[in-house]
Amino acid sequence: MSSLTVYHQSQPEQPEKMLTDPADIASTLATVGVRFERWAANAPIAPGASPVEVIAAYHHEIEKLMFEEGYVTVDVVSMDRNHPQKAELRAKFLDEHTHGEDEVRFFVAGRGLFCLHVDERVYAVLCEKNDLISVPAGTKHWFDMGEEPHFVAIRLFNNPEGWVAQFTGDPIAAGFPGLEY
Ligand SMILES: CSCCC(=O)/C(O)=C/O
Ligand SMILES: [Fe+2]
Ligand code: NI
Repeated sequence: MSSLTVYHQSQPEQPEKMLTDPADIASTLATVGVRFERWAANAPIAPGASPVEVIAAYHHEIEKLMFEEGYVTVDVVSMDRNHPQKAELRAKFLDEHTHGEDEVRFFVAGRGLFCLHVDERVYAVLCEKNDLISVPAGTKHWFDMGEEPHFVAIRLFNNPEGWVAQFTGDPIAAGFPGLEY
């Protein structure tokens, strides 16, 4: 089940709020400019499907987002426990960073934990299959896929280069709960 846990940045052991109703998650995230929606990721994706196959399966959803928001680039991140770079990629995304553009992710399988650091609060969003999240450009955040990752996420970008990040150098992520099973 998707969830949102809100913390003060100084108290990672004591959440201020935990929400599981998608409407409550969406309205709370909207207060910090984040779009959160439940879509229907019902197109069948075979295990090991290529990015081209995933994009073809979801081309209607992708075209809608591109048309509405002007995104120009799309890619697919597909992770499972056998991915040869799972530890390296986990460490990269776990480092707090920002992007110069919105972070738009549509989860079509599995799950992952986005932690958004806005002012003095951390919004930990457990995203699952069917979740669309769009985090405004410049928002400090990190992402945990866990030790045994399993997710397929479609990423949309409004720059032709795709994924570009600026790391903040803040070790805050290490003090917060990661993705649990
Ligand atoms: C869920 S897609 C992989 C993670 C990613 O692209 C990112 O920028 C995390 O912050
Ligand atoms: Fe990111
Ligand atoms: Ni079609």
